[in-house]
Amino acid sequence: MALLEIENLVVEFQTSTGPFRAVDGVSLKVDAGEVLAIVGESGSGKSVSMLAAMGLLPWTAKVTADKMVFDGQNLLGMSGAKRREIIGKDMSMIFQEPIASLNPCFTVGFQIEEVLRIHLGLDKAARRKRAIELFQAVGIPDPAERLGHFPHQMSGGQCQRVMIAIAIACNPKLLIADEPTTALDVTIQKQILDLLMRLQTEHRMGLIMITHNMGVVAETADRVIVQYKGRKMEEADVLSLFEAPKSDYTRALLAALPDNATGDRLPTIGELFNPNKTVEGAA
Ligand SMILES: Nc1ncnc2c1ncn2[C@@H]1O[C@H](COP(=O)(O)OP(=O)(O)OP(=O)(O)O)[C@@H](O)[C@H]1O
Repeated sequence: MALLEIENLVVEFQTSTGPFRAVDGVSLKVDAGEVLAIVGESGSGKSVSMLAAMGLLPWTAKVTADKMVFDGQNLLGMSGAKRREIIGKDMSMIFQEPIASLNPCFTVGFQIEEVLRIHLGLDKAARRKRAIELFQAVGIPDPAERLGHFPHQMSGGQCQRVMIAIAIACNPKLLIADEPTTALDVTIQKQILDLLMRLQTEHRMGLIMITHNMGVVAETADRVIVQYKGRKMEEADVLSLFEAPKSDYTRALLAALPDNATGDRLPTIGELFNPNKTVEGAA
């Protein structure tokens, strides 16, 4: 049984100009211990699909699906209270902007200890001990002292480590990482990716890696879903995707990688992919 299984997910936003379909019939599965990458350019509905699974979209979003099951539990029609027991505990998410994702009014120690209090019911001493262990696990130096810092006192990379510590605090079965390195500088990006992959292996977590970066896909994923304008263009294991991409859009994404540049400048995806042409391999 898959850890997360979604069939025919549709997300429509009510906007001032009428309904806007951000996700259009996406299906996916991820197993325990598996790394699934969802790749596609900005606006392709990667984040919205996963926010729908987490139940974190605003009221303006209408979410429908034929199936949305996590760890044997039907997420469709589940009460808010039941969902909040799962979210942040068994299924958690790391967001693109680490500093903006933390609450500026509370110390990072308070924020991680709240998760431990709410989901695991740990007492004060146990929370503190576990928070220190978690900061150590994600490579934050002087963890006991750092717990007393506010987000603005830490760098972007440190804040992302705090977000990761919060996300893994309850040993989730599934971690969704939404462009976890986008806001960080290049040297820190590699460290954060290595950290995520180490934690994923150690805890045998299912991991959904949302990214627009094919390099990240190649380094991390077992399986890949390529999304474009809210639709799934292709799904394949990582080797097949790079060696024999089936859809024109995937070929365009790969051809736009710096390593594949043949002239003075990189071609844009818009130059390489004509959405009006029939797309092979679409699901
Ligand atoms: N609350 C909202 N109301 C209306 N439209 C929205 C809302 N949230 C997202 N969208 C739209 O849904 C589409 C998909 O957005 P989404 O954030 O999932 O893209 P993405 O593929 O994750 O891209 P990025 O990498 O830039 O985050 C976009 O066109 C976005 O503008």
